[in-house]
This record gives sequence, structure tokens and C-alpha cells, in this order.
Amino acid sequence: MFEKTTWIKLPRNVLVGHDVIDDLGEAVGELYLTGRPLIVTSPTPNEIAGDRVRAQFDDPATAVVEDASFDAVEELKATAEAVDPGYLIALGGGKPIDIAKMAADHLDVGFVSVPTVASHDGIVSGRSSIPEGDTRHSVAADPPLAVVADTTLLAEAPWRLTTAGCADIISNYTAVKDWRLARRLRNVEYSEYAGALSEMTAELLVENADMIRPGLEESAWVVVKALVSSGVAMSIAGSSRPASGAEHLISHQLDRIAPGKALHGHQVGVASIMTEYLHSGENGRWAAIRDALAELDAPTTAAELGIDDAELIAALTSAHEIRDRYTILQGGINESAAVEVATATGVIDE
Ligand SMILES: NC(=O)C1=CN([C@@H]2O[C@H](COP(=O)(O)OP(=O)(O)OC[C@H]3O[C@@H](n4cnc5c(N)ncnc54)[C@H](OP(=O)(O)O)[C@@H]3O)[C@@H](O)[C@H]2O)C=CC1
Ligand SMILES: O=C(CO)COP(=O)(O)O
Ligand SMILES: [Zn+2]
Repeated sequence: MFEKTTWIKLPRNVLVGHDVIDDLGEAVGELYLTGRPLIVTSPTPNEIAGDRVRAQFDDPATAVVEDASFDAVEELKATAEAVDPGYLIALGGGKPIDIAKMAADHLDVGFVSVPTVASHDGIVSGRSSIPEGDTRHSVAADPPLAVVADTTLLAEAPWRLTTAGCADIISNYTAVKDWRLARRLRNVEYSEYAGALSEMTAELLVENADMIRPGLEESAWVVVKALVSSGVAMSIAGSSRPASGAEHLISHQLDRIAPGKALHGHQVGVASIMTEYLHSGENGRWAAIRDALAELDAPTTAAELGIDDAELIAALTSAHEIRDRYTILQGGINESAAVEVATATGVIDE
């Protein structure tokens, strides 16, 4: 008997464009939500856009989160109990969005994502990643009911956050390679649709890296659309597989070994140069990935990440231990091979 079931959860309204933050009320109105919104934000986005968001709703409540933690999720849930919202609006970067995403899941209400930075695909995905101690917990949650991404605001956001978003997308290229490898060698469930969408999104950024420039609204538009596509690919797959392979394992290890030194997207970008080399050897596309990252002003070396060579090698050699996800690093890479790939790709100096 055929028993396969597919259940894809996607945002219903995705609005990307100039000043679309002023259309948030309308976009939310189309979702037939009831009750008052609780706006979950952090200090800077609240200052930049909080009033514009509040002005579009009757009786909105606001919670300002200072840091990303499980305590912040619990505090937000306590606030929600007091204000009894019908839904949450997450306004800001990954910090308020992930906290709202996880709290919405626990409270069994929907949430709308209003990113003010294009820093990684978590701003549109159904994955919540919260730091705790020296580790980060990445858990599945429902994706946003709607995404409203104002390209005017995103173009003005710090460029390094946008380049991190670009690098997170470029890393999809190796994530899909790992996923296909896992299908071939472990028969893991694979979605042709999700794999193709994710790969195409990464290719698009690699091909057009020279056109993505700071302060340009058109560039913000390309980047956020790519992040949305990546989020959709994850929703189709029902997992982060299309956007997270060995390069993400290395980055997750760096979060433990060298916490707070570099942005998620920048770490996965540099790691992706090396995992592409491991997949395809010296004639593979590792140099194209590196050049696209460099074109985007994203780091391509451990030094540019602010990470010591020894920290990078420690992350590479232990990345396979942290998650039951088959990748090119399955079984681990030993220290001399790790040094070899890192030096061959120029990630560390000889
Ligand atoms: N779900 C997922 O798949 C993933 C989730 N994450 C999580 O996301 C978080 C990191 O994401 P990130 O977006 O960098 O985090 P933040 O939300 O902390 O945003 C980064 C910085 O940008 C500021 N900021 C936000 N909007 C603007 C703007 N328009 N102009 C100027 N500054 C602005 C914030 O200000 P302020 O300090 O005032 O908030 C903050 O200092 C972490 O908690 C991490 O665990 C990371 C990767 C993947
Ligand atoms: O960052 C992600 C995709 O870009 C999410 O992946 P993880 O499941 O590894 O946290
Ligand atoms: Zn990522």
C-alpha cells in the first residue's frame, strides 16, 4: 500500500518591495486572523519601524526582546498570557523572529514575519534556532503565515548582515550535494522539487554576485527573494536538508568552539568552500563559491571570520559528531586532511 503523506506548510502572503511595511495591516487582514497582535521586536527595529507597524492595528501590544535565549521565549509566553494576542508579528532580525516563531508554536497561534535585515533564511523558514550556553538548538516550528519584507528598510540595514544572508543562500549549493549523497548512500528521503529550488537559488546568487551592492534596493529585493525561496524549499522538504549540510555542521561547531566571533551566514559560506572541495576535488566549483563570496564582501578565510586556524580545524574534525545527518563529513575528517582542504582552498594559510 502507498503510505506516503506530504504536508507542506507555506506562508500564504509574501510581500516584498518598496515601503511594503505600510501594507502589513492589509496583508494580515487577508489572513482572517482574529484578536489583537503582539508585536515581538528588538530595540533597533522597534525604533526604526515599530510605530509604522503599530499604526496599522487596533490595540496592538509590543514585547521588546534583548537577547535570543530560551528564557526570552518563556518571558514572551508570559507576556502573551497577559495580553492574550490572536497572533504574533515578529519585527526585526533572526533574534526576535526566532523567539516569536518558537513562542507562537508553543502558544498555538500564528505569526507573521517582518524582517528588517536579510541575515539568513531563518527569517522566512519553519526552523527556529535559539542559542543556549555553548550550543544552538535548532527545532522545527511552523513557518510564518505571511512575510512582509520592505526593501527600503532592508537596503539601509548593515551591509555585513546582508552579505551573511547571501552566503547562507550560496551554501545551499553544497547542502544539496550532501542531501543527494545521503540519498545515494543511505536512501534518505529526498525531494527533487526542494533540491532543485534550493540549488537554483544558490546558483542565481553565485551568477549575480557582482550585481548585489550595498544600499541598493534592487539588491535587497534579490537577496530577500532568494531567502524566501530557500525557506520554501525547506518547507517542501519538511526539513532543513535543502539548506543545511556539512557546511552548517561546521558552522554549528564554530558556534560552540568560537562563540560570537562571526555571523552564521559568513561561517557557512567559508565552510561551503571547503565542503565543495571535499565533494568535487580541486577542479570542482569551490573557487567559484569563494569568488562569489568575495564579490559580495563576505569572508572567504578563517582570518576574515576572526577565527583561529586551530579553531577552524577543530570544527572541521568534530562537525560530524553533532547531528545524525549524513554528509560528506560522515565518519569524520582527520586533522591532516582537514589542514589539507583548508590550505588548498586558501581558508587558512599554508
Ligand atoms: N532559524 C534559523 O534557521 C537561524 C536562526 N539564527 C538565529 O538568528 C539570530 C541571529 O540573527 P540576526 O538577524 O543576525 O540577529 P539580530 O536579530 O540580533 O539582528 C542583528 C543586529 O541587527 C540589528 N538590526 C535589526 N534590524 C536592523 C536594521 N534595519 N538596521 C540596523 N540594524 C538592525 C539588531 O539590533 P538589536 O540589537 O537592537 O536587536 C542586531 O543588533 C540568532 O539568534 C541565531 O541563533 C541564525 C541562523 C539560522
Ligand atoms: O540555517 C539553516 C538553514 O540555512 C537551518 O539549518 P539547521 O537545521 O542546521 O539549523
Ligand atoms: Zn543557514
